Amino acid sequence: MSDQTIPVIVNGAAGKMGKEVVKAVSQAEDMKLIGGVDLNPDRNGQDVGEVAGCGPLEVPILNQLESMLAYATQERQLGVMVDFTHPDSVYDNVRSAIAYGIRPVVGTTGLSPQQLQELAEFADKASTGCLVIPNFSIGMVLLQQAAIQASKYFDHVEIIELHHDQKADAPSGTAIKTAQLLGELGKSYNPPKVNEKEHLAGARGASADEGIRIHSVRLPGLIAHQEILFGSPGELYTLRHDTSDRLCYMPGVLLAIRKVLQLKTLVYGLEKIL
Ligand SMILES: NC(=O)C1=CN([C@@H]2O[C@H](COP(=O)(O)OP(=O)(O)OC[C@H]3O[C@@H](n4cnc5c(N)ncnc54)[C@H](OP(=O)(O)O)[C@@H]3O)[C@@H](O)[C@H]2O)C=CC1
Ligand SMILES: O=C(O)C1=N[C@H](C(=O)O)C[C@H](O)C1
Repeated sequence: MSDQTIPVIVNGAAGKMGKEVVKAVSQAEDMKLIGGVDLNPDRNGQDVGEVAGCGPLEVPILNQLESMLAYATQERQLGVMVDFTHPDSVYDNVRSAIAYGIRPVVGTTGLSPQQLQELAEFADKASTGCLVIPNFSIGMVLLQQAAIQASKYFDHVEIIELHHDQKADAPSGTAIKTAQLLGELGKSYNPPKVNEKEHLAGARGASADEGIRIHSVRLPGLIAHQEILFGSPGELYTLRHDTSDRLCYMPGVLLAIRKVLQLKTLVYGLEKIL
């Protein structure tokens, strides 16, 4: 194996996304999977490839992120931590990785704007690249770009995001990012037409940037889906993205692992590195 291969840790290695990342990284010629991290004590010491279902890779899962980060610093090349864990732990995980000089590629959603700001300052001070990507699929970037075009002509827009029922956070990181992208265009949306009253709290969804509403659906049978509905008198323009397999995120994850090594600050969004 070349000396130039990128050492990669997968945090959340036994999760739905973590397993896909283990498979993708272990097949990438310019990367070297050096470890997985997962909190479940039953997984400690297990082979990360066996857990991911791709056969033994002779790479262990540990329960302790700090031990794995310390191990990664022994590598000759700069290391990367890919994080697909939980909204409650992602902030601390990223801080720890940066403290060890390991570059974070963060797929986990649920970071608050304040947490994101703090992590950006922390990465800046350490001159360490960090990528926070709420959605790694190319199709979603294209959907967002189409929405930016449409928003020049439509003043009314609402977002519906639909996910599997194991999802911990709502609204999705993708829907929040989509609303931010539309909100950055210097206009506000959905001027009120009537004096509206919600008879059931939440009926009109969450209020995001510049008056944009986000509605979250959680059901078994779904993976990850988003609709952006633009309305104007006499017409409705709908943009929709559907995930049918988590494989769709892997090209974006591998790209982010390569790109994060060239950065010295935190960058938020896949569109910024394409
Ligand atoms: N950016 C993107 O493109 C995408 C982002 N996501 C996001 O990624 C995150 C994970 O999603 P998903 O894989 O579906 O979730 P899963 O629940 O399937 O996987 C999360 C894994 O992380 C483990 N875990 C939880 N906390 C920690 C921690 N502190 N340290 C190490 N491991 C931990 C869990 O272990 P245990 O089960 O034992 O608790 C589990 O194995 C979510 O925030 C989701 O929104 C998902 C898909 C795409
Ligand atoms: O939890 C998921 O599954 C997903 N989470 C991300 C989000 O919150 O936007 C990305 C994608 O929607 C899948």
